[in-house]
Amino acid sequence: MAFSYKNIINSWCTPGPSPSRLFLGTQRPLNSLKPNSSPNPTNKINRVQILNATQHPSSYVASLATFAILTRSVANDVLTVGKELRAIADEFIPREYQDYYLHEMKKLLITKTTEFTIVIDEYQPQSNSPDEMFKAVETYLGSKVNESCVRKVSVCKHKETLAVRMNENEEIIDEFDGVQVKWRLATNIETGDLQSGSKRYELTFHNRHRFMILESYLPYILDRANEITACESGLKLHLIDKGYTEPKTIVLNNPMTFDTLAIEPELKKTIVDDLDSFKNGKEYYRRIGKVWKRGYLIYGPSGTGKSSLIASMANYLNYDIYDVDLAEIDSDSKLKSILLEMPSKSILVFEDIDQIQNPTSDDKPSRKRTFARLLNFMDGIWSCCGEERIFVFTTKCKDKLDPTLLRAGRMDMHIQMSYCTFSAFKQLAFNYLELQEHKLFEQIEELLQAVNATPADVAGELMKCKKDATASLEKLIAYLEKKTCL
Ligand SMILES: Nc1ncnc2c1ncn2[C@@H]1O[C@H](COP(=O)(O)OP(=O)(O)OP(=O)(O)O)[C@@H](O)[C@H]1O
Repeated sequence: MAFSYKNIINSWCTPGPSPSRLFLGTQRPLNSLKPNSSPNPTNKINRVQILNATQHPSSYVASLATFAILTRSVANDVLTVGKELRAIADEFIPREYQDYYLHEMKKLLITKTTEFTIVIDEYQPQSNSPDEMFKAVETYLGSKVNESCVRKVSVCKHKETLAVRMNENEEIIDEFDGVQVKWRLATNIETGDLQSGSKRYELTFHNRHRFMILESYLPYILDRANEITACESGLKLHLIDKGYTEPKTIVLNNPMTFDTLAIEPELKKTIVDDLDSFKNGKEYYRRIGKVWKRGYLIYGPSGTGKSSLIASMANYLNYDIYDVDLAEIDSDSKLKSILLEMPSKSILVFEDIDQIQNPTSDDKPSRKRTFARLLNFMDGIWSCCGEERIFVFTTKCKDKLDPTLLRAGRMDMHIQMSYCTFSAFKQLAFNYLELQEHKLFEQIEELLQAVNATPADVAGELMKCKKDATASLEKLIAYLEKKTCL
């Protein structure tokens, strides 16, 4: 081949095998974080490293901001490289070829970096715990691959739950804000830095979207992963109201359990035993020919812990709660479809049932009909659809309820939630102040016998001075003494 500057320039500009890459999360001091690009135009990798983000995902977001700045500096670097190319051209390239050289080099800088890849490794060097960003990506992509037919379902190392994950070397196309990105899962990466058998996600997208990816897409993945994790692990509360087409679902975040619920210990034991025998009663219900369901009526004044008891039941049984607002369900067909769609292992809650049963004159007459249909459902032919379901009705005034609702089979157990007793107070003092004994307890016991204070009232007082137990108890005493004067 004849000597030609054009040939030499073309050979410099032949695209290389690797796209530009960013490595997320390596452990280098912050002041050493700078793009590793070289003025040499044949350098094919812009390797930018950032400080390892700490364990919490939010710090990742902060790091990503740093990251974006660093990435911008890569772009600035390209300008610097442009100036250096001009200097090289002036020095080494004959004037008539300089424009061609610069044109080809510009093309190279633009076209060779059209693809940008972010690499997210499972482990950072010298770290035994999996990387937070890696875990978030794994969770997020797991939710994306569910529709595909052949899928590996594995016990996820980090979460100890069954989880659907990408297959090795599989690629997934995702779209965010109209931008397409490609994810690839690489395994057994041959890098001295990485632990053997560890995994790596590679995120590839068009170079021009990298700021958006760093500033919006990756933080979005962290948020989504948090949501997915909460949904996977948490109990759910489904709210069913007027516009019912599908229940609104939120994660049940009520930490109340039978350990923290402040009620008389004998009552607690009775309820827990009853739930146990229900949960383990599949064979029993089958043998006696009864539908596997149970109805509880929980009654008592406001603030005595009716909702807290329902949350404790859900947490204990690991059942989802369906909170049905009967007042808003104005047609029989709606009620039927709601009740038929309830899955097993669910608690259906109908609050303040007395208000449904005894509508005021302003209420629609259809409400009374809805209530009658509900009763029929509970022991009629409809009740045979679905099993392992618990019905909970609450009321502040048991006396106002129609006795037909209370009969056995509809309400298997009546639970009275009472004003705060001394033993309930001790539970609250332990919950809120970590106190088991105190010299002021005796005085509080006497006061609780003399006045009606709900556990909610007592809890409210105990929370006022969380850091000073004695001051908290004194506030409670002052509150109770004030009540005795009323
Ligand atoms: N028995 C209890 N044990 C522990 N905490 C309680 C108890 N009762 C009430 N509390 C506290 O008071 C708050 C309100 O109680 P909760 O909503 O369970 O009462 P409720 O009887 O359902 O009231 P309402 O009838 O007004 O809905 C709870 O979030 C909890 O912090």
